[in-house]
Amino acid sequence: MKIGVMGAGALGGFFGGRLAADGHEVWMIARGAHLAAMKAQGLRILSPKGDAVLPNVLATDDPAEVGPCDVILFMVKNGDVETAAAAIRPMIGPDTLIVTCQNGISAWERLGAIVGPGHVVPGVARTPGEIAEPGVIRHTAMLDRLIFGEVDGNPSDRCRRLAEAMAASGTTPIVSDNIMHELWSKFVGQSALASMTTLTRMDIGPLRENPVSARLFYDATAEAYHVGRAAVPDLPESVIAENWDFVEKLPYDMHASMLDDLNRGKPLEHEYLSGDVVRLGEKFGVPTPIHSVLYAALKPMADRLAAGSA
Ligand SMILES: NC(=O)C1=CN([C@@H]2O[C@H](COP(=O)(O)OP(=O)(O)OC[C@H]3O[C@@H](n4cnc5c(N)ncnc54)[C@H](OP(=O)(O)O)[C@@H]3O)[C@@H](O)[C@H]2O)C=CC1
Ligand SMILES: CC(C)(CO)C(=O)C(=O)O
Repeated sequence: MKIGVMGAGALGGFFGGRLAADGHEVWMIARGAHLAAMKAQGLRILSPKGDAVLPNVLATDDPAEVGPCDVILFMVKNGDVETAAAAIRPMIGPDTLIVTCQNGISAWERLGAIVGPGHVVPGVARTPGEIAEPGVIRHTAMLDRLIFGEVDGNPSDRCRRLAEAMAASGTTPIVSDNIMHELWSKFVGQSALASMTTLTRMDIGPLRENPVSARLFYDATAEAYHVGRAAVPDLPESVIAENWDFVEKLPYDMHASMLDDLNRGKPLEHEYLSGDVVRLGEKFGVPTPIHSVLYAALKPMADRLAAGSA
């Protein structure tokens, strides 16, 4: 399979690297020091599920060099979705499947508006990772799930083929028949997790073991659920408990990728998490007192980082 990874960072480098190690033609689209390192030394994955060393990877910043792909793993941050979507046009053929992974609920539609909605299959990543240093991806827990599925819920050959290739490469693809529920379910939990860990600059462990912060964390999750329920009326209430269970099982010293972004001086995905909880709450008439505080408290730092001046 010919696979293009737009944004071969924490997630793209991880999933794309596994597929490359399994023999697929995988093109890593990246930039800056990470691209230079991949070109010079290849890619290394450090993972509790097994390390991988790929001394030679196909890496470029020029989608025209890549040409049409069978699959594009679209794995840039939310703030880069529009520019990256425009950039991948040379990689899109009539049958190219493009799978997303962004936290939040809007990336797949914003991408589809630029490349054509028929190419896009929304995805949800439950896979923690980071660029440890240029050319090196650190996968930080046993979780390596990429959940994706057609918007209409029907099975498709294109999703099945990608899932088979990913599973053979050693990661955990899940083809969902209700990807909207998956997207919203993650949004409900991730908006609380990202804002709580980023605002406090603390890992999940101390936040969930202190009863006062745990209460706030849980209530923020429940609040986001009520917004989700207004947008997607059949979103089951079990989403709250499922997300809390997920938080309780995460490693003690883990935090949201948004805190990594803060620590590296990178733009935050804040507007797509608590920001969207607040805006959607206003739209649907659902009160969001907790996310409003989390959002407002993080806003000055998020704006500074977005302007590149933190
Ligand atoms: N990391 C995690 O643990 C998880 C992340 N996610 C979601 O996945 C998405 C991706 O996150 P993550 O993998 O951490 O992101 P990373 O920043 O690690 O990787 C994205 C890479 O894409 C590069 N990039 C962006 N735009 C372009 C472009 N136009 N051309 C070439 N390269 C480009 C970035 O470069 P540069 O650094 O220069 O911007 C960066 O190297 C996010 O939306 C996040 O919410 C979901 C679950 C877990
Ligand atoms: C919590 C985690 C690491 C789980 O996949 C995540 O999705 C993120 O922080 O972006």
